[in-house]
Amino acid sequence: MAETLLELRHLQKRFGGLTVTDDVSLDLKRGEIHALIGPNGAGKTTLIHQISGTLAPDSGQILFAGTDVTRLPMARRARMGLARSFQITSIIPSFTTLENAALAVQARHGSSFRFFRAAGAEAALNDEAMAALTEVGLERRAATPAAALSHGEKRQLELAIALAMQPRVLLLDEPLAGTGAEEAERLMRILGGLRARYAILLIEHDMPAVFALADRISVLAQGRVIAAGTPEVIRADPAVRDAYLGDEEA
Ligand SMILES: Nc1ncnc2c1ncn2[C@@H]1O[C@H](COP(=O)(O)OP(=O)(O)OP(=O)(O)O)[C@@H](O)[C@H]1O
Repeated sequence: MAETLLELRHLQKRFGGLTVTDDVSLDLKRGEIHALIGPNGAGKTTLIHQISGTLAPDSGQILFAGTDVTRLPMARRARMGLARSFQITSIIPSFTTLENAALAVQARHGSSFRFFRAAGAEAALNDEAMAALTEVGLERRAATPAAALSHGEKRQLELAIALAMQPRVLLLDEPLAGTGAEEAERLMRILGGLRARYAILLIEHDMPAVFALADRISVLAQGRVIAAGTPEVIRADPAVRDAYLGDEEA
């Protein structure tokens, strides 16, 4: 049985009178892609914020590899191996692809790098950064300024930046957003390749991609999990169709 790396227990979050997370329980195992889908405003992003630590739930628990992290700050969770992919805005355009990844490696090591001699530290940083770029197929773009990358390559770099944190859990908020068909296919291949070594919680609006990639899918509507299971189970669920039809009508 694969190790459960992330477990949400009865999470609850309200904004004034609006319940955006309503008794959400779900888990994520090593080696799986668990997709979180749902109509606009269902509460997917606020859930990711609570898992990564930018937003505190009102009640409920978040366990990472069995440890209660509900009240831990984001940086502590990230160091434990809970990485969120950052949006393209966190990429520094004038830095090369390698330098962008190296910054993330440096952030992970914090002050420990001061004990290395400067040249050795730089080589070690670059080696780790290069390994992250290789995992996402960007190694040949290492010396290219990030500004010159295509949109899809920038999304790959975002992934590399998350991987440079050496995470166990990856929280990905719409990694295919804004990509063309060819770029989306490449990113899907990359995500499929990462599956074995990580546990991936994936928010994605591209339904064909979700159904092709996910091992399990949880469907959120108005803050609640209304269905959870394999893609086959979700596809056949009438409540899921209702939730999406409702959204389209709106
Ligand atoms: N800081 C906030 N204060 C008040 N309401 C908020 C806040 N953040 C989000 N909301 C509301 O919470 C609900 C859930 O929003 P959320 O962004 O999590 O949905 P989502 O499923 O990620 O939607 P989308 O697919 O459009 O990104 C929405 O009704 C939104 O307006």
